[in-house]
Amino acid sequence: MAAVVGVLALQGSYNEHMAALRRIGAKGVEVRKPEQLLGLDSLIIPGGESTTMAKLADYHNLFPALREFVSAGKPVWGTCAGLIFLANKAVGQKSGGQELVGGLDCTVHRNFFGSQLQSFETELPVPMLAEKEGGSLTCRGVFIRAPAILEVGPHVEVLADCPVPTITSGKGLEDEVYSKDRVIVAVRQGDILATAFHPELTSDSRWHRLFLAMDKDSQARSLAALSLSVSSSEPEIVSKNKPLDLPIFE
Ligand SMILES: NC(=O)CC[C@H](N)C(=O)O
Repeated sequence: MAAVVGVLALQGSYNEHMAALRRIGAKGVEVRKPEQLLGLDSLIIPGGESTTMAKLADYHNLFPALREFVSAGKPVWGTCAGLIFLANKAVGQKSGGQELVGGLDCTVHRNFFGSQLQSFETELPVPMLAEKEGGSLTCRGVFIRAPAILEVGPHVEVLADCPVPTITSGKGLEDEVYSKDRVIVAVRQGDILATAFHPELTSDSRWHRLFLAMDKDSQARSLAALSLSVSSSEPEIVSKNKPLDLPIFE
């Protein structure tokens, strides 16, 4: 039986996450209303524009259900704006701030790497991803007006960091923030995964596979807690040669 993953579909790159899930034989379900979270075991919060996404989430009364989902310990992966959503604290916000879902013990800077024009791609060393999912020791990091994580709590595992580009480095606003050489761009805290970049825009499926493995582990734990036997069904892996259904960077 294929895994079913919820994808918050208010705004941003949710179609790309749905396509990335299809490429590895998992089923994505678009989530726009609180009741659509019921019965789901895991959720991806995509990148986009976090203020707009927060306004839409508020309009649909999604915040309480999203917080409940996270605090129930169900696997949640935030990419870019999704990472901002999951952070306990965000800086660099528009005046008045914005509502966050929270749960991830970190401070995130919303537009750390600058404006849309300072978007960039880089090869990121990701030893944990290579260890768990095989393949290259690096992954392609697509950073689009990207946030960065400035501080993490003691239970947060840092999965990737990245040098601060010189264009950002030393740039005024919050001196102690920009004086760092490197910033954190991928973390895991228990069943929460967060990346400041966009794996769904690349052909590297390892982040989505890692998230599915988290989902599977969490379901196995729930079943074990209920003293039920766990089925060994694996999600069907679709051939790598399958034509891609949305444009991505190869
Ligand atoms: N690509 C992205 O998701 C960018 C997020 C953006 N920095 C924000 O504040 O929402």
